[in-house]
Amino acid sequence: MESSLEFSNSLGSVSSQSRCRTFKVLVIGDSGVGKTCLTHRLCAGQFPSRVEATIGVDFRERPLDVDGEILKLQLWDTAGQERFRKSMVQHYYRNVHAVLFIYDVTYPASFSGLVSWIEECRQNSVGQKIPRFLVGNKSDLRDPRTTEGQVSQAQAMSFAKAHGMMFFETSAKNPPIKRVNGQRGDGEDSYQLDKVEDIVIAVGAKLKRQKKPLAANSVMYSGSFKVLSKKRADKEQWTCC
Ligand SMILES: Nc1nc2c(ncn2[C@@H]2O[C@H](COP(=O)(O)OP(=O)(O)OP(=O)(O)O)[C@@H](O)[C@H]2O)c(=O)[nH]1
Repeated sequence: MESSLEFSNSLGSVSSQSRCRTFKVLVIGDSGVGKTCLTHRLCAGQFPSRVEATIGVDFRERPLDVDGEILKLQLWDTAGQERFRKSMVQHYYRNVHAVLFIYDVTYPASFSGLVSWIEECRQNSVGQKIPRFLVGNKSDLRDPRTTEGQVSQAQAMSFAKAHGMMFFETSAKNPPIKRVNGQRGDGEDSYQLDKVEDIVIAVGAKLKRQKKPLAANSVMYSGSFKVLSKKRADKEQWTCC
């Protein structure tokens, strides 16, 4: 048996109506950059009222309709603090389908710290073929009067380009809103779209093109998550949604 860890999580139960592809999306970055808040926003559409430092990993799930196919994004919100990661690290990286690298736009050290997260990926065999996304969080805290003590978008864009990442800047707390022209059923000629949603859509679009169906040794159960032995997991390639 390769491993048989069981973690608790806060997800609701998974109904067994239909089967869909599940993708493991790892969320990494320094402690305090907002990984937990962002994954909350991505999955529940809300900024959590209270958060504590993540210990080990938390799981959140986001179903997504991409061109008529329902994909399930399984977001692994990992601890940024070294002392809360320790022996778990190899499990984070196993069978990852996409990685979100998060930094705080008002804390340049968290941007500089990205190189060590990239290195950790490399050490855990997460190659360039795995889609990577760079997300600058806490844009609501940007001070428009100065550039000091902040990570500029130009800087981040050039970093993203150099590392083959797609770049987003947003706020888990007050996400910027963009106006989209178009017709809705209710007759409005324009509507507002949460920019955080763009991240989910971009991840989903990238993953839908992947041939490999899902994380080979991870299966979501009601209220718990198991890292199974490779042998058993190969038989369980599809989950229900
Ligand atoms: N203003 C603002 N505050 C945020 C935002 N996102 C997170 N925060 C705050 O930043 C702090 C840290 O957020 P977390 O989501 O716990 O950070 P984390 O990266 O998960 O931290 P670890 O679990 O230690 O790795 C909390 O006080 C949040 O309320 C944001 O977009 N804007």
